[in-house]
Amino acid sequence: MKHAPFIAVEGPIGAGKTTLATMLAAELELPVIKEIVEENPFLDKFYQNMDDWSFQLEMFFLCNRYKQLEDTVTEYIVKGKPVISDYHIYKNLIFSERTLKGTKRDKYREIYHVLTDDLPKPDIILYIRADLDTLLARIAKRARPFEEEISKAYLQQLIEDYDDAMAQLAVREPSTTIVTIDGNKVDFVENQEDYHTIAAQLKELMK
Ligand SMILES: Nc1ncnc2c1ncn2[C@@H]1O[C@H](COP(=O)(O)OP(=O)(O)O)[C@@H](O)[C@H]1O
Ligand SMILES: Nc1nc2c(ncn2[C@H]2C[C@H](O)[C@@H](COP(=O)(O)O)O2)c(=O)[nH]1
Repeated sequence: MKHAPFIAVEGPIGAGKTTLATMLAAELELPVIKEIVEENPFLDKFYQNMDDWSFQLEMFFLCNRYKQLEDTVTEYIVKGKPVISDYHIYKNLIFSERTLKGTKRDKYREIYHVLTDDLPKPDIILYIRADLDTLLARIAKRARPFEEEISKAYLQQLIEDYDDAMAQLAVREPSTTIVTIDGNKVDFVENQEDYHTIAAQLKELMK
């Protein structure tokens, strides 16, 4: 790779993004950017009533991620330093296209593009796919009270939305390398060999 890579770990809720990004950052001595979850004042309300709270929630995520991405650019990317993030800013659109409707969706889409179109996109995406049962088990393991409200239908829809989004990104951003990890079979937490295979693949891509 000609320049220091900007790496993102992606996948639906509970796939293991933060876990994998943290493990890789520790091993490769990379700064890690993690999304703001616990401090989000709208998540709890959103899971109780999606129609009422989706716009506030999506805007909160967008503003936070925009700020983090701006900081990532100035602190790392323009200085030629590699960095790993536990999300891709495109995640905003994956969720908002599902949770928003009508004019709010149109307005949000426009704001998203105004804010993000000129910002750097990741060079490498590690995309963790996992099926509904795996995600439900991991969400339960994480035990965030507000996530008890997540419906199976919503989660299943997000799994499909993620697959579609990654396929679209592969076409629209051909300079981005997408590595798909089968999160049902590959267990980078319990199985050292699985983890080392992913780490070795990433090191190779970073050369
Ligand atoms: N491969 C795995 N095997 C077992 N548990 C996992 C695995 N990946 C993640 N976990 C656990 O599942 C939960 C969700 O992982 P997390 O990294 O927070 O997911 P995400 O950031 O994608 O939402 C955490 O409790 C984490 O320890
Ligand atoms: N509606 C949205 N929800 C989002 C978004 N980003 C994250 N989330 C939710 C999903 C989880 O409950 C929690 C943490 O996300 P992880 O993917 O790290 O598990 O926040 C979003 O953009 N819109």
